[in-house]
Amino acid sequence: MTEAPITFATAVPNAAIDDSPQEVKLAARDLAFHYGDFAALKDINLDIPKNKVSALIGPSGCGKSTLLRVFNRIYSIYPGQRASGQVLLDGEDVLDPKYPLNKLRSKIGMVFQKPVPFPMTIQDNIAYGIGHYEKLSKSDMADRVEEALRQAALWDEVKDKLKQSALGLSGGQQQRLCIARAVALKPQVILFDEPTSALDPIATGKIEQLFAELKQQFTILIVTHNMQQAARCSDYTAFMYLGELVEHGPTTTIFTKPTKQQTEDYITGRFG
Ligand SMILES: Nc1ncnc2c1ncn2[C@@H]1O[C@H](COP(=O)(O)OP(=O)(O)OP(=O)(O)O)[C@@H](O)[C@H]1O
Repeated sequence: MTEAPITFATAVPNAAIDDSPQEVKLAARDLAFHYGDFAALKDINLDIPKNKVSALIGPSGCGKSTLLRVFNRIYSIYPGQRASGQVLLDGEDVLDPKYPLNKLRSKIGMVFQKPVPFPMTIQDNIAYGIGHYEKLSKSDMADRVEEALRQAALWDEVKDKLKQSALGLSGGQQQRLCIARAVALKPQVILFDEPTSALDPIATGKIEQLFAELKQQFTILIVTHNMQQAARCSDYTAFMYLGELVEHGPTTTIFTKPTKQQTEDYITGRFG
């Protein structure tokens, strides 16, 4: 389905303009990234505010997913991929090889485009990850599973079938299960890579509603190719083009008064 281009008049973000200084949770400093010889990210400097929803937008291939993958260092398992510069989480550089990967995984969670539940029960999908980090009694684990499913707005739909396979859930439910799996580990930041692009509009709406609640507890960063989604759900928007960060600011400003011509061209559908 082709989305109608967004216009200044139709951009109605969920937040009023808030230019007040925000506490920075995650930041990129002079960040560059290479796939072999190809420079996919160039000199990125970006502050992600705490307990807000930030959206990364830009045309296909501009580096949105790459930036997300650098934020949690997933790339480091692939030879030939390398980052330079810093990614600061509460001021600590998570790209420093001395920063432990398991600490990073516990602080920054990720939800992918395609929901991939483990081939096990709904309950075990959530308990499995928790078990890697904490030893909980059976009843504490049951409480944690329930809490996570409630946070992902899935509890009411699955409370009577926790012991059934997660593979029997619908696509939208599977994605909320993956969100429950991420929140169950109590991370501080959750990265979402096009989390609704495989879902129908109703399932998409449920996940979009979740962001407003999840940000009370987590810092949220979403990659989306859907500008309406960025306008609806995010407090801050960053526009990327050809591996560079062109403009970043409150979503209302980016969609109504962008300062760069490239941003304006993109959000009005003139390219991309
Ligand atoms: N594994 C890889 N090896 C080489 N180049 C890659 C690899 N992954 C991505 N790229 C290139 O890096 C650039 C950025 O890709 P990336 O997937 O981050 O873009 P994107 O903005 O998320 O795009 P889309 O919206 O289409 O998902 C593109 O030019 C892409 O071809």
